[in-house]
Amino acid sequence: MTTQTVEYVRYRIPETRSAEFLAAYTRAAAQLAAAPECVDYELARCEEDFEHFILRIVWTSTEDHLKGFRSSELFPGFLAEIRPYIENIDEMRHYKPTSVRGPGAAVPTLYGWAGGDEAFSRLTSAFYDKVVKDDLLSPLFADLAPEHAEHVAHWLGEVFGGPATYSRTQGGHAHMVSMHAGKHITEPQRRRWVNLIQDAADEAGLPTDAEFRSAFLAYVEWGTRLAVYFSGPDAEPPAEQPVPKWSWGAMPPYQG
Ligand code: HEM
Repeated sequence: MTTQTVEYVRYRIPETRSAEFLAAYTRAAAQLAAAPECVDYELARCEEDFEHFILRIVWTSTEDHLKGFRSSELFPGFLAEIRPYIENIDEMRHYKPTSVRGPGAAVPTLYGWAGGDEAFSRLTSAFYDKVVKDDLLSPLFADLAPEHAEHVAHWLGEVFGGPATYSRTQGGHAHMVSMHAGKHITEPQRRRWVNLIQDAADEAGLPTDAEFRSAFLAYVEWGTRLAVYFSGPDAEPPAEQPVPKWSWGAMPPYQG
């Protein structure tokens, strides 16, 4: 379970003081932005009742907030800004996030953007057609099972936000990673894998927009580097972890 904690501070600020309150918090936010104990923060104002504000701060842990930030050299500057409003606080407490959390559907998944199961099947089928003819990769895949391409399509679909077909039918992250054990994948082989899957993405008609392709490639870089590590002699056995979920990263989908 995460050690992160969410602090909520609820304020009731008379309308006449709201402008100076917001200005004070704008200055105080500089101390939060500089604090290594602070993950992120947001001050929201109630739409139905303008006098209500809620400050939400995610801290790396409650202890980091109380013992770290409050003893740090940033705290006096923060406190000086917000001290005039302490008497307006209705609630100030830490909350532990539960497992009930997740994204909504406002932003499409990479899986959906790519075209779903059919797109990933086209991708891996084009990819392994190339792999078996490739001078560097074909020796690794000499005993390629006919269902391999489909399994990798299910894996990729799940990583990019589609149904959990790989986990349900094959196993979780540890199972997938263990398929690379002892293969001694070299850096030139990894690079070739990266190049061929991009060629296959073109051939299979996956979207070519900058946002999709940069997120796709980010996962491919990450995944292939893990495959190299877990195929090598120094690999620790993989821990049982959930299948990674890849999202858009810094650039959300362009919906013009
Ligand atoms: C993002 C990167 C990668 C992904 C998502 C991936 C995915 C997978 C999956 C899902 C399997 C298991 C298939 C099954 O359950 O039947 C597998 C096996 C395998 N992968 Fe990867 N892989 C990646 C990188 C690599 C790289 C870089 C290489 C080599 C250059 C490689 C070589 C292999 C081999 C040789 C197997 C075993 C095939 C067999 O004998 O059935 N993989 N991979």
